[in-house]
Amino acid sequence: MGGGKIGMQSLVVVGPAEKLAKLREQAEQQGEIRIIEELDGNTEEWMRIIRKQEETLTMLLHSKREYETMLNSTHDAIIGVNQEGIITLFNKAAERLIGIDAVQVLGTRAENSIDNTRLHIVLETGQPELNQEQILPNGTRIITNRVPVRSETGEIWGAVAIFRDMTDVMTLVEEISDLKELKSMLQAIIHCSDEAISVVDADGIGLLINPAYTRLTGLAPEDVIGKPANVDIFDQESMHMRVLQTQKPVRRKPMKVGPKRKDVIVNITPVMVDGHLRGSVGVIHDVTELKVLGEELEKARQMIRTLEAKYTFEEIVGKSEPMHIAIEQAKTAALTPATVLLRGESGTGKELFAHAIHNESERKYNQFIRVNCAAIPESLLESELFGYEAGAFTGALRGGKRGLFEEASGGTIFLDEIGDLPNTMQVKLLRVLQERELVRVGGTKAIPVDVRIIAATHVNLESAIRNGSFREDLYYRLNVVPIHIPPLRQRREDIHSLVGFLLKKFNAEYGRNVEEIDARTLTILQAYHWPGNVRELENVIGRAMINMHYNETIILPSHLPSLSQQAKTSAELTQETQANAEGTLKEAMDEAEKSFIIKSLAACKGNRTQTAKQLGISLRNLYYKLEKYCMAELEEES
Ligand SMILES: Nc1ncnc2c1ncn2[C@@H]1O[C@H](COP(=O)(O)OP(=O)(O)OP(=O)(O)O)[C@@H](O)[C@H]1O
Repeated sequence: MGGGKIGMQSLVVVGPAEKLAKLREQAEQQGEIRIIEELDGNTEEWMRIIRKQEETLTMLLHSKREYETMLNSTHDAIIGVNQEGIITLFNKAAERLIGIDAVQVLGTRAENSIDNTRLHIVLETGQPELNQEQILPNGTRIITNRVPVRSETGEIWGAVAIFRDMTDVMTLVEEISDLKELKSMLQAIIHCSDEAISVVDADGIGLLINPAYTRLTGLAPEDVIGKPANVDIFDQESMHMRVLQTQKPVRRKPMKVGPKRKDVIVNITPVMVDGHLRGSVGVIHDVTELKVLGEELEKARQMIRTLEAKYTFEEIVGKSEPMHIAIEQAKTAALTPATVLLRGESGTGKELFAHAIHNESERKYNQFIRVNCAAIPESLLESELFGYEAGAFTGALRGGKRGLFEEASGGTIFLDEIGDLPNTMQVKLLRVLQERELVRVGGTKAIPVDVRIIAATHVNLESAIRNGSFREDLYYRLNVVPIHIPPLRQRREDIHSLVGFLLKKFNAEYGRNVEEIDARTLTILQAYHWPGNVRELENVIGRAMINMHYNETIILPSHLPSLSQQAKTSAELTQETQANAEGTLKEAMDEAEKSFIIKSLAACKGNRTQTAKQLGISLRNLYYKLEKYCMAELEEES
């Protein structure tokens, strides 16, 4: 019989004396049990002690369970060895990590059962080995602490290794360093972005802005970060707050921001993480530059289009008196906003004059649009000129379309062949001229128009009025500054300089080197009656150059065979006419009279009373002569 102590606990063992003696011996050898008392045969006392010892045993078992459960449920692997290096502890995590069951290694020497263990070395040295990295044979990367277990007196009782799998940790470390890298990259991107960026948290408190934001809004980080975004740069309800409340993004919202009220496009997106609102990110795109670029592009476009009005007065050849008058009238008209009506036969240069007037006017940097009223089908003319609203007719563009009048806004519209304008269009044009506004096809809204009108016609409008094909009221609206461009046969002295001009032009176009026109050829040209005017002269010279060999440099009569033939006929005719002396004199006198009247009219700026006075004839007589020489339509300059 005997009693003993394990740690702080007492243990009473009852049994046959022999067995007890053996147990005592073992216990004493292991140093675990110390005999503290011996009792005589007092049964009651024995029973009390036994009960007490049973309770203690139960508690011990309980503690052991707790201890085992704890050791087995920890994530860290634990291996313990006793003084002899025998494995006494091998928890579940150790089984998992090393891949060996505890029963296989418990009771064996650690260095025999576990590869690369250093527990026996720790036992030997008594030195702890902390935070040691090690790769297990199965490739698992671990970090381990090996420490000696000492008694209260410092004696080494054993050693313990506690280690854990670092694979997850290393993965986490790698992920964290990736995240750090990503964060630095994002910061760099945000920092050097030209888009103004701002970030707020879920409560609308400013978290981040970039330098572009400061440049655009004038707000420094200290004005924004940590401050509520309840009133923002737009002096309105904060867009960030709206996004946080609705949790819906704001896309492409045009706004004006900053002290300079710059035009911007705002995009704000809520930031959701796992379904939870974490804040919002705003990106503001400054479109001021784009707008300026757009405007410059538009200007460039307009200039290109203006270049379509390619001729200037310098390119109008003609020093003859009637041509000089027409050019001077056109130059004067160019400086006013007045409507110009160019009259003259086909090919006399009406379009050339229209270009030159536009290019001399203050509208020269804006559009010059030519509309050939005779060439556009009547069904299309109205929508082409005045545009149409959406859905005005089948096939109309969805957003409607601006008409040529709107396109020419700020510039000039050249209405060529106005004499061929259909009657219905004449009414509409009259309205534009009177009201300076138009209504698109299918629309109701009056759109103001700021367009200078130059009209041209080869038709005798006065007789068109008489036969009812042209409206008189429109005629008066158009006939503000009428300019009569004389036919070529009335200014034969211009033919030589026109030929020189055309030679240069075609030499450049065809890569030729034709220098002059033979005197006989010029006589033929001057004798011809030129029904097609300068356009016809252009064709004749062009054809002549094609007929010439490359080494020929002078245009001879043989280069214009058809014309030589006609000229001959007309020369013969002239000879015949010359036989009739009366007729020739009359013609010469008429020609002289007409040219004298034109000069006087030009000197008096078209004022008939003054012209009549200067000519010394009655006003009535002047009107008669103007009618006779088809100059009745010439009007006084305004
Ligand atoms: N005075 C001029 N100097 C140089 N070229 C001229 C002159 N007059 C006309 N031309 C040229 O003659 C051609 C016909 O001129 P333009 O088209 O201006 O005539 P138009 O009177 O408008 O003819 P249409 O009535 O048939 O439209 C053009 O190539 C033009 O450049």
